[in-house]
Amino acid sequence: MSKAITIAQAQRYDAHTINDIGIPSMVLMERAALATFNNLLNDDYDLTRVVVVAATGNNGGDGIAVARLLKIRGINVSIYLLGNPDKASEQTQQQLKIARYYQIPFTTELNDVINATTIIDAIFGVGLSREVTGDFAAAINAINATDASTVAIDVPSGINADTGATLGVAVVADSTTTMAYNKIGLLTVNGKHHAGTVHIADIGVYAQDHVESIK
Ligand SMILES: NC(=O)C1=CN([C@@H]2O[C@H](COP(=O)(O)OP(=O)(O)OC[C@H]3O[C@@H](n4cnc5c(N)ncnc54)[C@H](O)[C@@H]3O)[C@@H](O)[C@H]2O)[C@H](O)CC1
Ligand SMILES: [K+]
Repeated sequence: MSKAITIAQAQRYDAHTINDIGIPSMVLMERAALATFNNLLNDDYDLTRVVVVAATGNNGGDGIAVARLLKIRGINVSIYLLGNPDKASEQTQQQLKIARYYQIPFTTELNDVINATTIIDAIFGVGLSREVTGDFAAAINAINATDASTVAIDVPSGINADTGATLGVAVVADSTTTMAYNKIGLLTVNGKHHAGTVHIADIGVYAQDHVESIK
């Protein structure tokens, strides 16, 4: 059984890697996006019409970077953005700038989400801090109502990564690419149900500054 960590540990390891070791957050974000992208290709999803549903935190930034990687491969991808882009994190603002350079279409039509063949859930990761409501809840309900495949980034949105509890409403994903280590909440019955197959991505963030030897 591989190591599983808490939200606080994930945030501490991220901050240590960025602030003490000096690996820029954008490098970690790019590695997170590449890992998600590679799992998408390896897991053989129908990429005929891909929609990335993103909010404006770094989970959203991961998703917008995945959209760019798909676009460069000539895959039909659009972004359904939740929240106010002016309030986006610094990294996500940067990813939005890059996405605009590659002329990735942004849609505001929930129907585009419903008609996708594969949906990337980049709404909330370990930063989820309260009940999901409003447009966020409507998007998650639309995601769960489709027969599209759903791939979650880091944590299926709406799930508390410590307890596995559903905060109002949560994405039911076919698979989840979670960063660095599994999360203890994804080992619970409800967490497992929402996460689907969990892929753990090595993005250069380690508990003891190195990759523990694979036993
Ligand atoms: N930190 C790093 O170097 C890396 C992080 N990765 C990814 O980043 C997310 C964590 O990002 P963060 O910005 O802390 O939060 P989220 O994107 O998970 O949450 C978004 C944002 O939304 C607000 N919020 C919280 N709960 C709600 C709610 N119920 N309704 C509306 N809005 C809500 C809150 O302001 C949050 O900040 C992590 O999961 C990874 O995906 C990289 O993968 C690696 C490097
Ligand atoms: K997510």
